[in-house]
Amino acid sequence: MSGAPLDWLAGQGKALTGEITVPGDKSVSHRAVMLAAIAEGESSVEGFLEGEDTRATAAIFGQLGVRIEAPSPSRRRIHGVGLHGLRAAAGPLDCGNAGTGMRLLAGLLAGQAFDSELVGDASLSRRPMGRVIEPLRRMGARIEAREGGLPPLRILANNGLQAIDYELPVASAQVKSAVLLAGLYARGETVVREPHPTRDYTERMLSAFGWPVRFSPGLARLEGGHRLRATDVQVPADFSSAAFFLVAASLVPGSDLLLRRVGMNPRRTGLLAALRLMGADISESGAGEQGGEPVADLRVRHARLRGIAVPEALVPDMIDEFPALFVAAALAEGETRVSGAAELRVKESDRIAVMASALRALGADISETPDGAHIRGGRLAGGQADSHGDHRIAMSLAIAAQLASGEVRIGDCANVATSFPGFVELARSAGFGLRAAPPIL
Ligand SMILES: O=C(O)C1=C[C@@H](OP(=O)(O)O)[C@@H](O)[C@H](O)C1
Ligand SMILES: C=C(OP(=O)(O)O)C(=O)O
Repeated sequence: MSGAPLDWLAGQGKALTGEITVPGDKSVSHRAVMLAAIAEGESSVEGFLEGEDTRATAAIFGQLGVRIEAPSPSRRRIHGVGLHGLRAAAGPLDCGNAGTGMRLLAGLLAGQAFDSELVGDASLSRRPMGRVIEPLRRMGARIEAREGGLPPLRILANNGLQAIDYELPVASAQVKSAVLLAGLYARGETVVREPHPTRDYTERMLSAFGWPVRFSPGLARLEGGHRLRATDVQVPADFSSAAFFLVAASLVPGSDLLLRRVGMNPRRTGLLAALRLMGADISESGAGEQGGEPVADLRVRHARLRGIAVPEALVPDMIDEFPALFVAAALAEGETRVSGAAELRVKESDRIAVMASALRALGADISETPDGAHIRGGRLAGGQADSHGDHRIAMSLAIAAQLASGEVRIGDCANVATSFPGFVELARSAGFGLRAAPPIL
């Protein structure tokens, strides 16, 4: 999806200053398209993330017979077809790099009266889908996968799912959401119980589209047989994209950067708590609401960071922010310990192994554990580090490079377009030293 290989050259940036606004939230954008597509009437989405992951989800609903217009960048007008109005696609549905896309769609398509096939890129094709297949089968879905529960997924026509009461074995908003979306098509009450509360966008958005859902942290319940009514969705700026700037401005001396209107759902802001424990200077102002989500302006100033033991209770609330946290830790004073984060090994890459080897290539002192890492802060040198085609790793290494003593060549960065289109330009405007590398011939 992301086209030709792209490396970055990064380093020697300036202090990060001024004001920036990061693009729309990826989790919210996926869900807005999905729910608007099966709602009755016309919905509009403002602040839609123009990333490859979320555009892939929109394209899939086009294949399933939903008319989606893009009147201007970051806007969509979606002509919902109702709960039973989707029709079979002529070919496979390509989720690209998106675990969120594939897992949520598996739930939504499990209740349709036609067959579908979900495929993904090389990274997504290695990610575990058994975690959604298992509860969906219990609901009566017929799903075929490759050996080990790997994509592609063939989801066979179904004319009647049965609700379940399901306790998630791992804290995963994607699995919870897949079960809830299947629950829309099921007889009876679907209940999902979580070992630790995860992001609740599916629950909140179902309510906004008029579906009765009862939810509290760690628990969600809904009954099948209702209707979704079109609504307008305003997508807040993605905290996970803001995270790179929170870490970079904390680390680069002289920085004083304002991030505008950042989504502050408490199930997403664990990194803020972790950075504050490390001594970061981040203040919030202008707290408000956008599309039913809390938002705030975040001002971040350079501070000396200290190593910490990251509280395990924060892990699900900062699950996508660990690559950036590893960089903060590698440049902090003392040791940082991460545990309870084995999920990092099944993201777009094995984020523990890939970050450990990339930071080690720049001189960091870091050892892996099965569910985390021990990182002893120090200095970083220039050199070469590979992102393994993982967007969050590429952007995190770009931060590390700002503090390295020499330039860093970061391999395989095209995938940044999946979640953060325009990252290079925005980062440069804030003060990053960052550019595309000339290809090696
Ligand atoms: O529900 C979502 O939108 C997401 C949930 C998380 O995944 P898991 O459910 O696998 O933890 C997160 O890592 C992903 O980027 C987005
Ligand atoms: C894990 C991520 O996304 P997904 O699971 O949707 O691929 C991410 O964006 O860091």
